[in-house]
Amino acid sequence: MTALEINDLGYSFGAKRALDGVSFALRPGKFTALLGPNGAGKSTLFSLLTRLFVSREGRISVAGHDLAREPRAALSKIGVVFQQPTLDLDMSVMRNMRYFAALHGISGREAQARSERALAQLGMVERAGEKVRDLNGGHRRRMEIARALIHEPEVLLLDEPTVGLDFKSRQAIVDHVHGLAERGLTVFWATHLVDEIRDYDDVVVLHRGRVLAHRAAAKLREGRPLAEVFIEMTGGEETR
Ligand SMILES: Nc1ncnc2c1ncn2[C@@H]1O[C@H](COP(=O)(O)OP(=O)(O)OP(=O)(O)O)[C@@H](O)[C@H]1O
Repeated sequence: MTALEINDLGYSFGAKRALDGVSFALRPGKFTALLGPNGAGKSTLFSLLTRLFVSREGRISVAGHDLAREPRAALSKIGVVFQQPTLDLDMSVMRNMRYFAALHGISGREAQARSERALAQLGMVERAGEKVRDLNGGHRRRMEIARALIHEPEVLLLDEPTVGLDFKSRQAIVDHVHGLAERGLTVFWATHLVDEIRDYDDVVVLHRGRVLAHRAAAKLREGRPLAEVFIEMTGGEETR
């Protein structure tokens, strides 16, 4: 069973075709990058995967659950980190975690244990008592990723999670999330930054709402810089 499977998915904003005939399946326990220039349709796809938008065209299945027919079962298997941060700045890291655990019906010792486990996976345990407001941007992002793991999902979706961060913070997050995939989590990471992608990652190239390629990064670039191949495939333009 694949962790996430998308079949013939389409979506339009009025006359604007944002996604068209999108089909692919993620390999379990892999870091898959969704690589596309601005306007390619990455956020639209994430909105459909998280049911912020609903489409009548095509099918999405998460861990064997059809998202349209069994939304609760399917969504319970997904962890999401949106592009825009959604943290309560005046709560401590641990309180944020436990609050989010409660939203998933997890409380008491179980909430504490899961929070500690998730924070440990992102190297954030020693920050547990700090107010989110006092954290730098990179640590806030790591906290959000930890929070998205609290219900132990099978698939972690991240929509351009390193936007606005400096190089070092970006690298730390990229390293941590690759580590999660190495421990068996299926990761789907939207980006337009090729330096976040490693040769052994899978890549889905999205352009003008269509999938242009889906293969291992090493195979996609065939010895050339990935940036060069990406620009060649997409024309290097934004598509808004
Ligand atoms: N609410 C909307 N109304 C009309 N068109 C929209 C709307 N949202 C997105 N679009 C269009 O749909 C297409 C896909 O946009 P989307 O935001 O999904 O791309 P993206 O790959 O996520 O880009 P970015 O990297 O800038 O977030 C673009 O052409 C965009 O202009």
